[in-house]
Formats: sequence, structure tokens, C-alpha cells
Amino acid sequence: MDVSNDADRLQTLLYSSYSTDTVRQMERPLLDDGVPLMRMAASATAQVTMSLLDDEDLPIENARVTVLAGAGNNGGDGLYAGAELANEGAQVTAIAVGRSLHEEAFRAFVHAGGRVLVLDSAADIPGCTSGFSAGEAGERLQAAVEYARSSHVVLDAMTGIGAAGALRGIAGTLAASIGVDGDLPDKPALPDNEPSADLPLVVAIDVPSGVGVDDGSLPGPYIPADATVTFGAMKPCAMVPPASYACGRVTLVDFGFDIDDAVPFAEMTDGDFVSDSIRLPRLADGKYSRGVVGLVTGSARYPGAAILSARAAARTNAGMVRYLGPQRAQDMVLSALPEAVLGKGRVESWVVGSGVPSAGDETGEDDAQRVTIAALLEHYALHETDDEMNARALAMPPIVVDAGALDLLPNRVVPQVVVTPHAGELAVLLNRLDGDGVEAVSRQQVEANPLRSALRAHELTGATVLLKGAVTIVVGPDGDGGDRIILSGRAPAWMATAGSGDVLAGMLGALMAQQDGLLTDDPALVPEVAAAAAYTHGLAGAIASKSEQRGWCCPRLYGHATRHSANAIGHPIVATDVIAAIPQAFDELIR
Ligand SMILES: NC(=O)C1=CN([C@@H]2O[C@H](COP(=O)(O)OP(=O)(O)OC[C@H]3O[C@@H](n4cnc5c(N)ncnc54)[C@H](O)[C@@H]3O)[C@@H](O)[C@H]2O)[C@@H](O)CC1
Ligand SMILES: [K+]
Repeated sequence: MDVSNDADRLQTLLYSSYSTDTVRQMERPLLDDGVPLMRMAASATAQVTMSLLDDEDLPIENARVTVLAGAGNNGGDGLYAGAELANEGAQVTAIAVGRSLHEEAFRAFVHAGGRVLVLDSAADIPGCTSGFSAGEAGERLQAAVEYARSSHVVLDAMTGIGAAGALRGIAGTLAASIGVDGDLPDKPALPDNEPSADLPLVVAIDVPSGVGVDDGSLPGPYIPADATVTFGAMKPCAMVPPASYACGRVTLVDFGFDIDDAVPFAEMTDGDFVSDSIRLPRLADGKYSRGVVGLVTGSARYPGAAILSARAAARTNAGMVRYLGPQRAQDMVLSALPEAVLGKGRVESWVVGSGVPSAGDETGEDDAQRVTIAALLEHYALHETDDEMNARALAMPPIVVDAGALDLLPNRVVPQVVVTPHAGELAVLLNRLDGDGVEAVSRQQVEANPLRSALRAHELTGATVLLKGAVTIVVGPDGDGGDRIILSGRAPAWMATAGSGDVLAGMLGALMAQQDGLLTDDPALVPEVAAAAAYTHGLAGAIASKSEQRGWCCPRLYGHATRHSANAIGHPIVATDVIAAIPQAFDELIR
């Protein structure tokens, strides 16, 4: 990625996450030059911790701090940070979870007056007791848990980017006692990831210990943080849910990594990226040239989705909306949206399935909408041998496949097919595609590792996958034979409400219709437009609910002035409110 000036570089740093391998490559030249990265990391952590204590009106001299210190460099960061806090007057105890501690950091820590509690009887740490009995090991563990819980601050320095798999051994037991054992974080969604008032404040060093650093998963016990201080570059777990929900307020310490040639693993959308997907009206435009969306949504049983998807599409800068559906839904669409046109005709994009029963639904089998959708989706199927049919499929306009249409998706399709499941629907889709030989995946498993599930669905079907959530994950082609992962975290949690998905489907259809056919020619644009739709949808929800809370907040940059801090929680909304706010969302994006 070519980053021409400093502002662009910082923007890229804040909105891109890099795999641990890439981070290690980027830090190598600095380490070779002797730049004291660990001391810089530790100082920043100590400063952030002190400012959190300050916010709580807790003088540093009165603060009790626990450092959960692993044997690696992450533990080294923690010990140096602990030493700085001890030098400021705090009472600091390190709990050694491994058999050793980073030597120099340990010396600095002890020199500053820090105390150490060893948990592993086989540990070899100078001046510390080891070789104790199993009974004493249990007592020490219990004492460590109690000490940590009664502290004002816990610095979580057990594992950083060197973590492999779920936390094992003493680190795992400690995380399960102090933190959470694999369940999703369960706390109110507050603006600016405001730390909870409960003590201890947990500050994660680089990453919360126990999360899947490279995929955002929650493979086992982990310690949810109030704040995470991360070094050099954002790791995937600070962006990809659900681990991103466990990071709290993130501060990035810029080490000056050269990111020019580094390929991000996952990118977060921002307003600039989204505005590129909006087609401004032209002087020579008519309604057809601005893009027509065709909807096969709603059903006799669920007509409301027809109205929501149609009204949302019409508000999202489309030239025209065509609607196909049963008489009752047609009547309702026309009364809610007199601008809609009924029946078939040329379209630049399709939206199918919102409010259509799935096969498992009692009315699903004989619903006429399903017959129409199945016939349409056949045109998007890729076949192993039939080149002529494949060429026709590749030339089809983009299509959104939502809700009840997901079980009609052919096994292999072209990438301008965007499937828009939530976690439960993605589990059902994966189980159908993977077939009998493979162990079934549950909704909970998709929720614990949504990125892996989205990647799998993309790999199996070829479709672009938009997995809905507080942070929406889009996986599609990158144009070079690889995958592109784009996230959108703009939505406030108020948007988890009936009909919200129908609105997104309509908005995505309209955004795809206005791309002048480019998506069919260049499928690498499909994930960008899909993420832009998720962002615009989230922004409209934020406007409607008057909420400054977001699924993902841009990290603070260490040493730079903090932006205006957001504090409006907002209020509940219904899906119709989101549609009403779409014009204002466009106003903000186009400006
Ligand atoms: N490379 C560098 O120069 C810098 C690294 N820094 C820190 O160093 C960290 C990386 O350090 P390391 O590579 O030493 O690795 P870590 O310290 O992240 O992890 C290695 C330690 O974790 C243990 N561990 C790994 N997986 C585990 C599991 N599943 N259950 C229990 N224990 C497990 C290992 O036994 C080892 O003791 C970064 O995250 C960052 O905090 C910073 O100091 C900045 C500079
Ligand atoms: K950590």
C-alpha cells in the first residue's frame, strides 16, 4: 500500500490491521537498529494507565496494581510498565504465570520496588521461591486471583502476539478465574468504549490475553480489557469481532513502522472509503441511468420486509425500484412507496429473500417467491463444464441474497452474488454446503469465530459474504486471486432490531445498482460496495438513534491529542427510523 504522506499513513495505520507475521516483519528493522521498542511500549502503557486512574480520581500513590506477567516479551512490557508505575508511587505486584520472566525487565521491576508472586512450582526466577507442593501451588493461585480482583488496576501481560491457540496451564486457569471462559463479552455498549466503573481496571498490553490474535476469535479463557495499549500496528483481534469487543478502548503506539509495502489483513471502512461508492447524479441522467433495483422480497406471510427493503432501496440513491411479490405485499408496497413499479423489467441489481420463508418454515415449500428466486439464482450458478453458461453467469447484474433465499443459493456462484446472513443463517448455510462428512457448525461457533466462518462460506460458494453484526464482516475477492476482508463497525447496538436486515438488503441493492455495471466487470469492487452499504446503514442508524456508540471506535493515537470524546448513548429505534435517516446519512457522506 503506497502511503504518500504522514496523514495518510496515520489513517492507514488506524484503519488497517496486520497479521502477527507482518507485524514481526515490520518491527525487525527497528529492533536491528537497536530502537528500544519494549521500553517505549512500557512507557506508553504506564502513561495510559495513569490517565485512566486519573479519570477515576485515584491518586497513583494509593493505587494497587497487579501485573499478570508471562514469560515472553509481552511479560517484559508488563514488568517495565509496572516498574514505571512503582516509581510513580504505586504498589505493584507481578504474578509470574510462566517458569521465567524477561530478565532485564524483571531486574528493573524489582529495582523499582515491585514484588513478585510465582505460581509455577517449576519456575526458575532469581530470588523467588519455587519447588513448592501442589497444595501450595493451589493456594498461591487462589491468592493471586484474590489479589488481582482487589487491585485497582490489572496489567494483562500474559501473552501478546506470541500466543498460540487457547490459553493453557496456569495462564488459562487465571484467565478463566479473573476473566471469561470463552463466552462472548456481555456488557452494555457504551460510546467511546467507556471503561466500566467497576474495579479493577484491566489494561491489556498489546492484546487481551486469550483472544485469537490473528482472527478475532475467542478460543477459550480470556481477560476482557477496559483498555488495550497496542504497539506498532493494529492486530486483527482489535478489529475483528468478537475479540474486538474484548479490547475496550484501544490506544495505538506508533513505532514508525514502514507500512508502504505491508498488506493489511483486514481493513475497517471509514467515511472516505464509503463516499467513493456513491454515484452522484449527472446532468444527463434519467431514472434508468441512475440504476434500477429489482426486489423479490416479502411474502404473503411476511409482507413487512417488502416495504422495508423497497423504501430503503428507494432512499439509497437508486433511479427506480421494481417490486415482484404476492398481491398483498404489492398493495402494501404501493401504498408505502407510490414511486415503486410493479412487475418485471430491466434492472441493474437484484435483492432477493428478505421476508421470504425458508424451506424449514411451514409456509416455505409452496411460497411463490421461492420459485421466482430459485429460477433467478440459477442464472448465477457456475458449472464445472458449461463455459457458455458460466460466461452468462459472469455477465449477470449483482444480486443480494438475504434471509429466506440463502437456502436456494447454488453451490458455486459468481462473486457479484452477495449473501447477507446473520450468524445463525451462516451456520445453516455452512452445514448445507459442507455436507454430511463434516461436523456440523452451530450458531455459537459462528459467533465465536465469525471471520473463519465467513471465509469458509466465501471459499465454498465463491459468493461475497456479508456477515451481519455490531461489526459487520465482508469477505470477497481481492482481484488478485486472494480474499479481501473489509469490516464495518459504524452501527450502534440499537440497530439490533426487527427489520434492520431488510433495510440493509434494500440499501445494498441500491448501492450496487448505481455502479454503472462496474461490479460485473470488476468483482473486486463488490466487497467495497458491500462494506459501504453496511457503513451507510450503520450511520443512518446512528443518526436515527442519536447515538455516538459504535461497534468499533477508531483507536486513540498515543501522544496525539484526543478527539472530541463521544458520550451520547442515544435511544431505541425501529427499522423504519433507519430508513428515515438515510438522506441525512448521504448528506454527511457526500459532504
Ligand atoms: N518484538 C519486539 O521487539 C517487541 C515486542 N513487544 C511485545 O512482545 C510481544 C511478543 O512477545 P513474544 O514473541 O515473546 O511472545 P508473547 O510474550 O506474546 O508470548 C510468548 C509467551 O506466551 C506463552 N504462550 C504462548 N501461547 C500460550 C498459550 N496458548 N497458553 C499459555 N501460554 C502461552 C509462551 O510460553 C511464552 O511464554 C508483543 O505482543 C509485545 O507485547 C513489545 O515489547 C514491543 C517490541
Ligand atoms: K496481553
